[in-house]
Amino acid sequence: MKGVTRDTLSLPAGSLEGGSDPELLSVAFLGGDGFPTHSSGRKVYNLRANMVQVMGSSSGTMSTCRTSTLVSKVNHPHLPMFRYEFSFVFTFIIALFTASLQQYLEKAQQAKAQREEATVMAALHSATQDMTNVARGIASPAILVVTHFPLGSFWALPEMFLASWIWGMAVILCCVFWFLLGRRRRQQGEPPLENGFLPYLGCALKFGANPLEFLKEKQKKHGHIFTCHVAGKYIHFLTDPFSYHALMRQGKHLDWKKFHFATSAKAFGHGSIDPAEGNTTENFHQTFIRTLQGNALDALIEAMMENLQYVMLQSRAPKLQSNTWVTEGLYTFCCQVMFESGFLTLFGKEFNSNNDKNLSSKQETERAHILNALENFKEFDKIFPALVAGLPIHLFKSAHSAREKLGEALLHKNLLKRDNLSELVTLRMFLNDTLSTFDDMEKAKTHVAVLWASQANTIPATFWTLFYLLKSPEAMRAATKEVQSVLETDEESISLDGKHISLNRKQLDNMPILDSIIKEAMRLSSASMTFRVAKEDFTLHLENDFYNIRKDDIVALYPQLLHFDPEIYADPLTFKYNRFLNEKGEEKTDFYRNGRKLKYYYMPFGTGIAKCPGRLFAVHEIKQFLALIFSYFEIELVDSNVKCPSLDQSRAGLGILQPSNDIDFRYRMKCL
Ligand code: HEM
Repeated sequence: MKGVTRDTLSLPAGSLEGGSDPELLSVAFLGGDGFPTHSSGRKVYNLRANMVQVMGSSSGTMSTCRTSTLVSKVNHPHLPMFRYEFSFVFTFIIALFTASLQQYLEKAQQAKAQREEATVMAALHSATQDMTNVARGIASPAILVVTHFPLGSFWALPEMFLASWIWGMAVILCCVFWFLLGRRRRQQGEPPLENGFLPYLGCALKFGANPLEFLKEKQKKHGHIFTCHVAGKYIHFLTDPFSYHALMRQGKHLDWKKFHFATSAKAFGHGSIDPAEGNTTENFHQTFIRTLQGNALDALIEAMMENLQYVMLQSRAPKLQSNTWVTEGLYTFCCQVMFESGFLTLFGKEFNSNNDKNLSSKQETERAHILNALENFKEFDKIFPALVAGLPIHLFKSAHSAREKLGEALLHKNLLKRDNLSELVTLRMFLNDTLSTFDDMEKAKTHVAVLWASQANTIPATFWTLFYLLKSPEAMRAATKEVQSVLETDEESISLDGKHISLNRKQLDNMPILDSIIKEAMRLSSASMTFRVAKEDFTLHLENDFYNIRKDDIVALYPQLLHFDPEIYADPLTFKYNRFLNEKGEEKTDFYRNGRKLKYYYMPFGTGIAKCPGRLFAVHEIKQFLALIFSYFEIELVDSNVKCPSLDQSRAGLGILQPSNDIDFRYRMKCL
């Protein structure tokens, strides 16, 4: 679906899966019993950052080798089979081989330093043993994976040592060929080129490990534009914010849809939504603008206000009784409240009438269904970066099943049983039925894409906003005061007698302090990326230079560079709640670099034609969430000195980053 996936797509290639432990990397080649097996008994698993472990179970030996090349994040508990991922295996082999060589040299050097001939011999002998183990460890899964051929008997032969070396040499030869013939060469007029050392992956692993640091380093080396080879693609990064405008102006040479279409189909599993391919004639971008902005936004805000209060108060009533503190993870809380309310707002409610006698039991069933959908959403979302990087979903069994279940819940026949569907979903159902040739499941999957787009960034953005507020008493005071004053001006009384607070769009628009707080929280946590694909060879004219770009290359912006630029934002890593307010307390729009006013200084929602169509709704939802929290609850961190969690980089390029760990907080109802 056009752009339902972000056009802020990172290519964290090698970033096979996100997860809770940012350090843990796990890659394996599975046999039928769930562990990597081979008749030689080799097993390969558990890669930690910068570390590769190769374990030979039959001999009981284990060698652990350092490598700086394998730095991707793979946190999946179930180790998938990469039988068809030749490129990955190829890289893996090289990494292991490099690692073993490095270890060999280190050991030899150590021994030499001691100047003891005997030790040298012993060290070399032991290192040779290690290399043998490594090489065998490499070759076994490689053969298993690439050929899927039962070569067990071969490995049982004493010649296995020799065979491992033959494999190693073959790999090295391939690398040499690739190095000589397969690498792209920079041509005249093209930006400086970074090919990276790995065939196919290029700089992907380094980029995926920490895009911001990687890009800063390359910017220092090459200047404001350079090309990186990342997972088979050539990406021209523009790092000078004064050039962003030039990129937007040259839209006729650049395509922003193709990439979205392909990625959406890949990640969500529907057929191509590119009208050129004939499955549908829907203009998705128009549908989104029409149903998420303008008059449609008022209805969304109204529904969200009601649903947030239902989820925060009614559905949590058992927890909130007796005025005692409830302790929870802040991310878990934001996730549940925003997902449940957002789901109800877009996809309506299951039950029909408020007078229904069994209303409360129906509400409970409905709630269970939505929480179940949330679990499926989380399971699927975990591997989203891997899908964007191009891995097939079949490698991730539980995520695949989660996506299918989400699809089933959003089948048209099920949606038709729900009340208060949003205009967005109603129109999309109509257009699916009239303009597309999709089957029922494919139609449902286009709704899964909408669900993902509406939640995946909003949840972490809500978390960061509330977290920074809890850490900054000054910001909390200013925000609470602003909300109170808007509610008082409109004589809105806060009570628990079932009458809900209502804040309409106009009231919410009149909250510049909350606006500034949300912007600042997103500036600190957003790592979106804007992509455009070259439709043909053309010359990219920037402010003072021009560069030749080849057809199918990607031109990309990485706004986090801008958001963390100390020239634009003084003390960029510090949360300043009033950073986006001017002296009059209104929205600040003048930001400077090198004394020049910037047009582009804040871009968590992307920019240009493909800018997020849901951005207004997103900011309103977060404001509503905060206004209700301030109105109904007392809230504090369990440990007021808790450190700010780090950003989980596995999602870099895809939007707002999640925290790498949850933070405990407590809340209780105010005595109203
Ligand atoms: C804090 C929350 C959000 C952030 C940071 C965010 C960010 C983004 C970004 C960066 C893009 C890609 C823009 C580009 O290509 O330049 C995007 C696209 C999109 N977003 Fe959001 N978004 C958020 C919330 C929402 C919500 C709440 C909705 C819907 C209810 C939504 C719906 C969409 C859709 C449908 C697209 C694809 C648009 C297209 O390509 O036609 N987003 N979003």
